[in-house]
Parts: sequence; structure tokens; C-alpha cells
Amino acid sequence: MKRKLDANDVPSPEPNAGDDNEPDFEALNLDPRLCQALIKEKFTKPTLVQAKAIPLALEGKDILARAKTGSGKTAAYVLPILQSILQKKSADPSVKATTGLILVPTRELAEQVQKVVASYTSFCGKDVRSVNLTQKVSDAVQRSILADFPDVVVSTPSRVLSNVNNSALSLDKLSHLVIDEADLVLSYGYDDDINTLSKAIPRGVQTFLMSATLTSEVDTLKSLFCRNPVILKLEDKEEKGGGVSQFVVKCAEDEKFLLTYVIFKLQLIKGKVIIFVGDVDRCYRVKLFLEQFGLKSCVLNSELPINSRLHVVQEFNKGVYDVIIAADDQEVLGAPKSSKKSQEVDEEEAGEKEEIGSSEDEDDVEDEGGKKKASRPEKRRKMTGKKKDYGISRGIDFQNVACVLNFDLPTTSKSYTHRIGRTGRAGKAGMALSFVIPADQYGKHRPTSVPSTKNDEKVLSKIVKRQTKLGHEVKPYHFEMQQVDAFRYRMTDALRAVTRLAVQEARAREIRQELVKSEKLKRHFEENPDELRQLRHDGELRAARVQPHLKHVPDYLMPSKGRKGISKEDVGYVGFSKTKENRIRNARDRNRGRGKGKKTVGGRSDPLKTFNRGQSKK
Ligand SMILES: Nc1ncnc2c1ncn2[C@@H]1O[C@H](COP(=O)(O)OP(=O)(O)OP(=O)(O)O)[C@@H](O)[C@H]1O
Repeated sequence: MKRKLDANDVPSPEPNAGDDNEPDFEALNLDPRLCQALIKEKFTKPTLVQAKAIPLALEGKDILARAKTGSGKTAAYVLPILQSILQKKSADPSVKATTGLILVPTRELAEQVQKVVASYTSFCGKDVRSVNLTQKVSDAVQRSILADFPDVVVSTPSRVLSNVNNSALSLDKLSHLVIDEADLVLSYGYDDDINTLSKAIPRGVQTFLMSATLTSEVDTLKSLFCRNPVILKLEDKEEKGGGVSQFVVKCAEDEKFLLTYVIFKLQLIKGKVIIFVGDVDRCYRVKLFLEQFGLKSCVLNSELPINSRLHVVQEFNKGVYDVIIAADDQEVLGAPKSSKKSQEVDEEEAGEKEEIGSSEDEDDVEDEGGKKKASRPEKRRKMTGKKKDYGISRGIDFQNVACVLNFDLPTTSKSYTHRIGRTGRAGKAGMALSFVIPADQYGKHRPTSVPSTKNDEKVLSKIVKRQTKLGHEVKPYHFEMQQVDAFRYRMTDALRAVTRLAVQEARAREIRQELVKSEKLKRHFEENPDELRQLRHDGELRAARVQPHLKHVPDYLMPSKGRKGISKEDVGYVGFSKTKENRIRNARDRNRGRGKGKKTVGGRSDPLKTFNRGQSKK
């Protein structure tokens, strides 16, 4: 099998490439300890938002930055804040105060930003300390950490407020405030917390509002926190076209599985892939389906506990998995505009879901420059209590993603924009491929049908409109369906093994495994080892019948022109060439006088052709 591209093979970042007028990091005169950290990160040049925002921030200006997702906004505020802290410390090392507060909408993002702060301070010794308030520690522990005045606090608004209210955290000495993902913070139901915080924060604090879009929420935050901010509306070069190549394939419902099989098994896409699906069950269905062909993947959905989600993203970023299957339900599931009743049900049953509104609303909201007034959804859905901190893929830094595969199209053009923003980050190239179900095909193959795809064509036209406005092209991706059809039998065979029960089992198994890993239950399991053994055993049970023969692609299935026969080279094709293995196989076959289309594969008998009842029972 051909070696897959790994993170190191993805083109190295070219932030700000081509614009020689922009400063490099040296020109920013950052503290040598920060420069060392940048070298360690292998960041050579600042991205556009960093190049613009850092010098202004170092002058003490408030910043309101709109820059596309993945453009490096985190470093754009973290570096100047750290620089200022280091400067103050070198003037007076005895100063101890929390001077930086970074607010984010979710715990995942808090964890991620905390990691970024930790990496940039890795050469600062004990001079700069930071804490993530969303970590699960006891109140007493958190109180003692805060009593030591960490320089930077990263948190969701609600966590900050509860620590301010119980006097564990003092904001009196605050000099820098960041609201990251500013367009999301209010829609996550933090309105009251933010209002209260705006009163608790001293006047004159330098404020950074960082956002992928400029919405009315950002405007509200601006009037609450900023003093005449510099507004940066950055049109990165890649945002105008280059970054992400976008393709769509119109296909029938079961053909999504067929094409996915072909894409992965023939390695039409190389590198790391995020597959977005419509709901949690679908995550496991696609995962089990891929497993049938020996393809490993991991899943990410809001059902998994936060620590597991963070772990999954870390594993994916480290390259343990090349494929992550995400049920992006926070983004995807919006309440149908016409159905008040179902909206209410949604609110009660799925409090954690982001309120999306109709796609028309979203389109208006994303418009900026004051040309169009944002038309907000009539009613904002609030997320309450624990559900507030539930995660979303937005803002999560999946690294070196070569392709976003919209297995199920999202229901809004905004969600689409966020999803495809997971690839093509920091100047790298990326590809987005979306499956679209034509209206006349919807509901035709019940086992593989999902309700969210009912209006795919309408959503697609909105996506195309929005992307065209941004100067991006969404092109059709052509598969030679006749060639692909040769794989249909195997796809059907694999799908048959992925029964509804198997999906439920896989979902339950994952939760059982999380129980086993749970820190909280550790003590309980120490006292009840039998329960742990039972859970482990259950967790190991296979959820779907595995068919080993499906792992191999016999040569007779390969199109006569090789993989090129499957898709046209000029569209969406992400580097594919014959694998070494196939060349060896073919050479062997030639030597033995066996051509393609025979019953043998590399000298071994093909299990599909020698299939008998006895084997099927295995
Ligand atoms: N100067 C740089 N050179 C190369 N890579 C960079 C640079 N700055 C940041 N990156 C990398 O780019 C990726 C995206 O950065 P970051 O998460 O800060 O983007 P973002 O704009 O905040 O995105 P989002 O809106 O999705 O949160 C990260 O993996 C980060 O390590």
C-alpha cells in the first residue's frame, strides 16, 4: 500500500507569503524568549492578521480583527499580551497580578488557547504563568491556583464570573482582555455574564475582539468593551480563492458510501481528512463502514465527554489517525424556520445546540461593511448550565487537514464556511469535497438516508452564492460512475454488515470505554474490579461483523486506466499515482503470464472468487 502523506508532507506554511512589505517576526522586536518559542514552533513569518495586529497591539491600541478561520488569530493577541507582561516583569519582577483575561465560548477552545499560551511561554520559566479556568478541578484547588495570581487566565465567561463572584479571582489589575470567537460568545448564551463582566472590568483595559465574521454581536461587544478600536478586516490572499479548492459531487444516498470507499481505498485523497456527517449515529455508521475495508478512523461528537473530545483531536493532530469523523451537530442542526413546534422541541431536547436560524438569516448576518443590516433570527436560543460549554468544531485547530469531506452537506452556508475552514489553514492548501443529494434522490435509499440532506440542492445554491461572493469557485467533481460501479457489490456487502444494531452497539461501546477511562470512576473501579473487567470486556466486543476479504482491492476491480479511470485528473484530484505495491503485483503477474481480470491477486487466490459457505460463517 502506498505511503500516505503525513503532516510533514503537507506543504509548509507560507503565511503572508509574497507580501514583502509585511514585517517578519524579527521586525516585531518581541522578547527573545518569545522569539525562541516561535522558532520552536517553526513559525518563520507572521500571518497577515499577526503582521497587522501585533504592532498595533504593542502600541496599546484596542483591536477588532476579522480574519478568516485558521489565519492565526490566537498568536495575534497572545504574543503582544505576553510581550507586555514580560516587559512589566523585567521592570519589576516582584509584580504579581492577573493582567490578561482571554474569554472563549467553549471549554475545548479554552484548552486549545491555554496550550498556545503555554507553548509561547515555554522559554519564560516562571515569569509568566497561565491557567485555564474551565479545567475540572475542585473549587479549593482552583481558588489556590488563582490566589497565586496567574498572569493570564483563559476561560469561558461563566467560569470567570463565578470565580469573580466568590472572590477567588480579582480583575482589578487587568490590563488586557481578549474575546476570541467574538461572534459566537453571545450566541452561546453568555449575554448576562458578558454584561456583568463589562461592569467588573476596569476602564482602560486594552481589548482584543477576534472574530471570523463581523456580526451585530461583535458590534455589541465593541460598544461594551472597546475604546476606539482599530478595525482590521483582513482579506487574506487565500481567502480570495487559492486556499481551499472546493468540489461537489451530486450522487444518490448509498453512493456516498460507494464513493467514500473508492476515495479512501484507492487513495484519491492523500493526507488527513475530516469527514463531516449529519448526526451521531452517522459517525459510527461511517466509521464501521470504513472498518470493513480495514480503514481506521476516530469519531468526534458532542456525546463524548470533553476530555475524550480533546484527546481525539490531539490524536488526530499527532497523526495517530488520518481520518476523523465529526458529527458537527452544533453547527448543522438548525430549527426549521416554519416549524415553531419543532423549534420548541429542539430547544428543550437539544439545549446545547448552536442556534443557527435559517440560512437566509446567516447569509445576511455574515454580510459586513455596513451595506446590509443583519437580520437576526426572531428568537435567540440560549444554552443553559452545563450545556453552554459543549463543543463545536468551530475554532478547534485540526492541524494539517488535507481535505474536508462533507459526507452530509450542512444545512447552512455559514456552517459550510466553518467546516471548510478546517482545511487550508495558515496558508496551506486544502480541499473540500461535498456530497449533495439531488431532490429527486432524497429518501430513495432508506438505510442510508438522513433527514438533514432533504434540501441539499437549495443549500448548495446558497453555498455557491456565498462562495462566489467571496471569489471562490465550487466546481463539480466528476467520478466515472461506470468504473466506480465495479465496487458497488463490495460497498453493499460492507453496508449490510453495518446494521442499525451494530451502530447502536458501537455508540454504546464508545461510552463504555469512556467510563473505563473516567478519572471520577477510578476509585469505584478499584473497589469493584469485576465491574471494570466486565466493562472492558464489553468494550472489546466488535460491533459489526468484520469481513477480512473486503480489506483488499482485487486487481480485477481496478479500472483499466488505473485510478485515473475513476476521476478526471483536472478536477479535484489530489495527487494519485499507482502504488509501489501494485507495480510489484503487476510485474509478478506479468512474469507469471497472468493478466488483469484473472482470479488471482499477486499469486494468491482471490478470496472473493473462492468464496464458499464455510468461509461466510467465520
Ligand atoms: N505565523 C505562523 N506560521 C505558521 N503557522 C502558524 C502561524 N501562526 C499560526 N499558525 C498555525 O496556524 C493554525 C491556525 O491558527 P489559529 O488557531 O490561531 O487560527 P485562528 O484564526 O484562531 O482560527 P479559528 O478561527 O479557527 O480559531 C495553527 O495550527 C497555528 O499553529
